[in-house]
Amino acid sequence: MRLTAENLSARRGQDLIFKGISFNLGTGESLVLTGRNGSGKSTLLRVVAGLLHPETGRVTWHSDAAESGMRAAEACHYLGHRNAMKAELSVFENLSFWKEFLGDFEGGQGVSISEAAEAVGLGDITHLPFGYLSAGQQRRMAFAKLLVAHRPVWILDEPTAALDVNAESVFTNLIKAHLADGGIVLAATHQPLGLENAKELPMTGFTGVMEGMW
Ligand SMILES: Nc1ncnc2c1ncn2[C@@H]1O[C@H](COP(=O)(O)OP(=O)(O)OP(=O)(O)O)[C@@H](O)[C@H]1O
Repeated sequence: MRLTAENLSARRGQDLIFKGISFNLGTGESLVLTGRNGSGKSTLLRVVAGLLHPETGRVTWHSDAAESGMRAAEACHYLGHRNAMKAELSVFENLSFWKEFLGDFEGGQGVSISEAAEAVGLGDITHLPFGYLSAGQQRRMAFAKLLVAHRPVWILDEPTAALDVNAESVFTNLIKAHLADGGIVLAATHQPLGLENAKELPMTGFTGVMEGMW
């Protein structure tokens, strides 16, 4: 399995945010995006997840089962800054929705709702409305979404924001387990995630610079 980005550039409004970004990630590999606020980390993650069109370049997914040069987005889970859960629905209902909506990608199977909640340390509160949970508990449950449906690629934007030390290590262990299972991880973070063998992509950004100037 391989995730390939070739010569990506992206625009937000009139500004080109980055250009010429290429990378190749294989089974068990991770790439951590670093850089100051506004340098384009979230923009790049959204391009890879298929939520934004790149200005140039493409992101493709290769595996024995995939058609050649398949769009990578279908192989990706995306955990953005927001948790993508309905406050008035219970945790169980939210996770059930995502499990059914996403389904499993080839080559793996998601775990049950209760197993996913247990894995993030919150097995006993799935009956509560999502909106009742603390900020850190909400983030943990958003992470549980990654576990209920199988996707080989995890795209994580500041996954450990609002988390206590225990949750950080829970997330790190879940990410390591995903990599050990042959998954791929692409993460933007200001805090080290504790992934020993991660590659780093420092983002410098072209924020505020018009295309004609560079
Ligand atoms: N819709 C938009 N229109 C114009 N500019 C935008 C738009 N969305 C984002 N930007 C700009 O794009 C740049 C990159 O933003 P992005 O969110 O990718 O940065 P980031 O590196 O993830 O930052 P942070 O570390 O603060 O999360 C920023 O300067 C931002 O103001």
